Amino acid sequence: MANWILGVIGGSGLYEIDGVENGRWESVSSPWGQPSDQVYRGTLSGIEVVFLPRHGRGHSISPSHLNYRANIDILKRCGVTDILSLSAVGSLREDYKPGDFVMVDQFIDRTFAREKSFFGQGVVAHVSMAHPVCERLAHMAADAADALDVKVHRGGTYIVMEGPQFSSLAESKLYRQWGCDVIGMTNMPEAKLAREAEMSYATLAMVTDYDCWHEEEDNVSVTNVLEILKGNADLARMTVKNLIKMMAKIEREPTMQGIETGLDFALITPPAARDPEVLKKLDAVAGRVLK
Ligand SMILES: CSC[C@H]1O[C@H](OP(=O)(O)O)[C@H](O)[C@@H]1O
Ligand SMILES: Nc1ncnc2[nH]cnc12
Repeated sequence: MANWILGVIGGSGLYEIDGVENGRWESVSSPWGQPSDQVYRGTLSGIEVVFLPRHGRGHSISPSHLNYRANIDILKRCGVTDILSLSAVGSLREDYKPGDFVMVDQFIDRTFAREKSFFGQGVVAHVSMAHPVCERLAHMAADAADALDVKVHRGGTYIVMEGPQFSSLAESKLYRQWGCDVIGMTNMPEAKLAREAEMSYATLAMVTDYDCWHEEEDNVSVTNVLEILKGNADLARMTVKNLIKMMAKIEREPTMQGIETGLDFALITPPAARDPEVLKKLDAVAGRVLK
């Protein structure tokens, strides 16, 4: 069996995946607190897959209240090597249309009310976020989606807002001026934490609306987001299946980006000064370098 373990974080409208062999919901506990839900684990085409519904199966956790650290920590504990985030986004440009997919390659983090790092007091580390997405995983996922009847845009900057309210018109226009392509509320600090935990991360963003800047289109609402997602959720699930088929054909090698060894250059607190209680919590995400 090829040595990838794919983690899938299902966003709005995506609370389950199908076709998984020996699929079962399992509780995984984390020293970082309560994750969003149990994980659904099993195999697809011989590859292990671990699915986590980001907002919980009943969509009861808002973007600001998600325990991003616990979510990433449990995926690491499950041995996940690569995380594919499936996310609904608003489009900030005319040619990224509702129904289209975007393989995000950059993020702007405008969130302010979330725990963003595993490395706070007691053990400090600074990882590089210059290229926040795993290029290999993003290419593979884009190829997997390309095989389907959906327009796939390769590349896009995703601005992450705090929410839960949608943007004002002035904000939406500002983000367009900044060169942002899509907007959502969840991918940060998720991508930062995946990088700290030395796991590949990529986002398949599903455009559901034109936010509120477009003069001829309705302003975003949950109703129109869900309407588009109803049509797209199956395409997202098929993308996952195609991606897994690709993974099944090749052995996973370490990334050229050095994601699996990112902490080698990041820790600044010397061993003698490290807080033993924090070290215990870091057993999964940083055990490789803190042993
Ligand atoms: C239901 S619309 C707003 C909601 O959808 C997106 O979530 P996700 O990335 O989990 O699909 C967006 O970020 C908001 O949380
Ligand atoms: N316009 C929008 N703003 C923020 N998050 C979203 N998720 C889907 N559409 C969105």
